[in-house]
Amino acid sequence: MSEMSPRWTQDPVLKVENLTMRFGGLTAIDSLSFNVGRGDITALIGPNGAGKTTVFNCVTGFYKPTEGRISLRRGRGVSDAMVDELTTSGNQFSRDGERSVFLLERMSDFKITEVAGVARTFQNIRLFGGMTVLENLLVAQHNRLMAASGYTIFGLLGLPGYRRAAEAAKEKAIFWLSHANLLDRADDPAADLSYGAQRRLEIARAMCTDPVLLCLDEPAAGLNPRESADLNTLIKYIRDEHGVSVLLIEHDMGVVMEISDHVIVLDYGRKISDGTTDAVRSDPKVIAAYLGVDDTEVDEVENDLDHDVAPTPAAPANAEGVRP
Ligand SMILES: Nc1ncnc2c1ncn2[C@@H]1O[C@H](COP(=O)(O)OP(=O)(O)OP(=O)(O)O)[C@@H](O)[C@H]1O
Repeated sequence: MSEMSPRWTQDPVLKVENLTMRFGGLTAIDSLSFNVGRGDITALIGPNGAGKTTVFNCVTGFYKPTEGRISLRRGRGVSDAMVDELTTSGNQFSRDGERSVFLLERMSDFKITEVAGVARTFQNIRLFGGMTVLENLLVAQHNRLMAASGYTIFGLLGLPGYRRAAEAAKEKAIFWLSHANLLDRADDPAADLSYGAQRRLEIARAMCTDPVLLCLDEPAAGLNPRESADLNTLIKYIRDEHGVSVLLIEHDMGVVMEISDHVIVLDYGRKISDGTTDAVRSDPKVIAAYLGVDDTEVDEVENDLDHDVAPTPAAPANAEGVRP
């Protein structure tokens, strides 16, 4: 990727503009703007309470933003003019041949998943624990199956379209089970899986909805190093072989620095850094935020870094990734 024209400026799949989210008197997100490049793994990082989950909740329709525009752009080369036209039209989405734009702040969470193609996982795993691993993946495709049935009993019983859709749903479930390394656990209750396996199952379930953008909320939380390595392999596979763009919140800096193409850093609801992993990990503002020092002390931190860390600028700002 050329340093001069990163994908996130050239061809964003998601553009968040001037996003503000207030809860009563608390401004959790303050006029935040950032892009997610098509086909990139983008990490949203920042200390606890920085606003990462709130951003996710706005993008996926769990919260209605107080202000701001969130455009999802399917197909290469969607112009800002097309997004502006949609904004003034008052509609939720528009299509121009292969290209379409969705204004997510105008859509329900259900439509954001089903129509715009944004899938997510949660900080606290939300699987159907009593259902088998396979059933969890079939349930994820329920809406598509019902549409294929024409929402009628005759459709369910006899329409060839429904039979084909049911077959395709099974194939897709098995495909993602095998790529999540869970095929041998297909018939076990989801609750019996290890924590790491449950995280991979959540991702497999999200992939069964054929997203263009996959949002992962702390996918590496609580994983051991082996599980974390398996997770990295799965996320990179999704980007490399399926061209799906990934937006993730993650505290584990090992994971962030290994798999991300682009990192956005939040602190107190504002963006303090935005760039490649190399640019962000040597940014004094990021180091200061993670160390919990005052803005006025950034120069001091920078000076310290010049003395202490300059010989190895590639060292992560905080290898453990968790604010002290
Ligand atoms: N529904 C809500 N009502 C009131 N305040 C909220 C709500 N959701 C989030 N907040 C507040 O917004 C701020 C940002 O919270 P958020 O959970 O987005 O941060 P975060 O960066 O995801 O933190 P963490 O890393 O701890 O998960 C916090 O001060 C939080 O208390």
